[in-house]
Amino acid sequence: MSSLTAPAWTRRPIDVGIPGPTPRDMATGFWSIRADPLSYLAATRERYGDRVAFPIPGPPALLLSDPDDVRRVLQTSARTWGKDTVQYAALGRVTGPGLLASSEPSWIDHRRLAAPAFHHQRLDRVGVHVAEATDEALARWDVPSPYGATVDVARLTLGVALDVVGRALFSADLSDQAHRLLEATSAAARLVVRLGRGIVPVPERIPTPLNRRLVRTRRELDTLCLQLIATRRATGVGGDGAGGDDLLGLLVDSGLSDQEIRDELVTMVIAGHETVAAALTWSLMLLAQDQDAQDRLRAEALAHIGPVPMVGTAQRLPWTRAVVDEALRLYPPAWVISRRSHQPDVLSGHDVPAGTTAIISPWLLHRRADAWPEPDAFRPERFLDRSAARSDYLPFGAGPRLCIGREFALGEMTIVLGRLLTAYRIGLPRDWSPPVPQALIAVHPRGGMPLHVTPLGGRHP
Ligand code: HEM
Repeated sequence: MSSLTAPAWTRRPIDVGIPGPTPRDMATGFWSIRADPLSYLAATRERYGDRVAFPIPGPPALLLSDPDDVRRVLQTSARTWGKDTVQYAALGRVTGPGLLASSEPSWIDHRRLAAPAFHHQRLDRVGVHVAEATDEALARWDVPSPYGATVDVARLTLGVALDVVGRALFSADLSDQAHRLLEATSAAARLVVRLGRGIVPVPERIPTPLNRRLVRTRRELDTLCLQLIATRRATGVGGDGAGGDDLLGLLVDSGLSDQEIRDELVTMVIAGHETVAAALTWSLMLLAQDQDAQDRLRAEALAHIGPVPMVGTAQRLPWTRAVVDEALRLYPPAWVISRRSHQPDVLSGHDVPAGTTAIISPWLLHRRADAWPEPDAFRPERFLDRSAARSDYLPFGAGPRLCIGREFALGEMTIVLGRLLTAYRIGLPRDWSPPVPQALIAVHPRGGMPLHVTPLGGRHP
């Protein structure tokens, strides 16, 4: 019996000549891995270098921080490395085999079908949704004093990002069902994170309270999605029977089954809102710490009153875009990307067997001192004269599985920051200390992001 088909517990770790912690180290480090995976990964790389093997039964799990290895796994040898990993299996419990969690061959057809939703012309229409969602959220924002107050900006960014993804999926006319679907999807994603933090992985068929809650939430998600799809099939967005101009309409017209559309809707909600919200929250923190950078962004936004660009942000709003790029470098929401090899491969001269797991952490790559001078400093100007397309800069992944929502997210962030910072000044509260980054589906500040917010009294563009 090959080592891949033997039961996991009977397999010995396969030695591929790469250093790493012993099983005993792993057992003693268990609580730190659970409590703070980002610090654990950083300390592990610090100790063992750019290639680390974790001792698991059978083919190894490798933490890869060398840009050449990363390029090989995600780009040049991408067909060898699929998504059947623990990370995507957990996510798949909510999304099903949607775009994010699926592997070839189904992935490629779905990617082709979803791509038109992210074409430039459509994205420019999403820009209008972003502006409206931001303005409405700011109008509701409860900043009690004209002299400012300390508020949790993470709540604002999460609300805006969820609203934007809802409008892009279900059009501006968001029904009560669509709202419930957005909420249920977020709740399911949080449950998946909690399940992943269990001491031992509990199979889905065992009715633990968490498993039961996940099953209930998923059932609710299924019902809501199928109702929305049925309504859209029957009436279309404008009541004319055609699918309509949003992502749901595009999927309904694409020939996918209801179940496949359900999986893509849930995938887009999960992939498209927490990531953007987290990136915006960290951007605001960095700008609160650097008032000059904030003033420059505000001046740029005021100089561009008019249509809101979703595409080509680097050319039209270079400073704002540099701020966004730098925030995504320091706080990449997608802190880990995983792959599993379908066949043997060679990584920097090391033969690795089929079944090897590759763990790639943008969090580690983005803080390499050899690639990024003063890696912990917020310096947007480093992106003014340097391309963001580098294999040691991966906020949106790389290769064929590059984030399909990259332009969407960059455009959205640019618009939200411009509108927010022309209406408010953001500063640090008294006795402030930076919140601890917490690695959930995205990297969020533990306990939210209280910042001091002062209305500027003027109108935003
Ligand atoms: C700052 C915001 C975002 C970040 C940091 C981000 C990050 C990523 C990363 C790293 C991947 C690749 C994962 C991998 O290779 O395993 C990815 C894939 C994906 N993202 Fe995003 N994303 C963001 C926003 C969005 C938005 C707004 C949407 C949709 C509205 C979206 C939808 C997707 C989808 C569907 C995939 C899977 C693509 C495929 O495999 O074909 N993302 N994202």
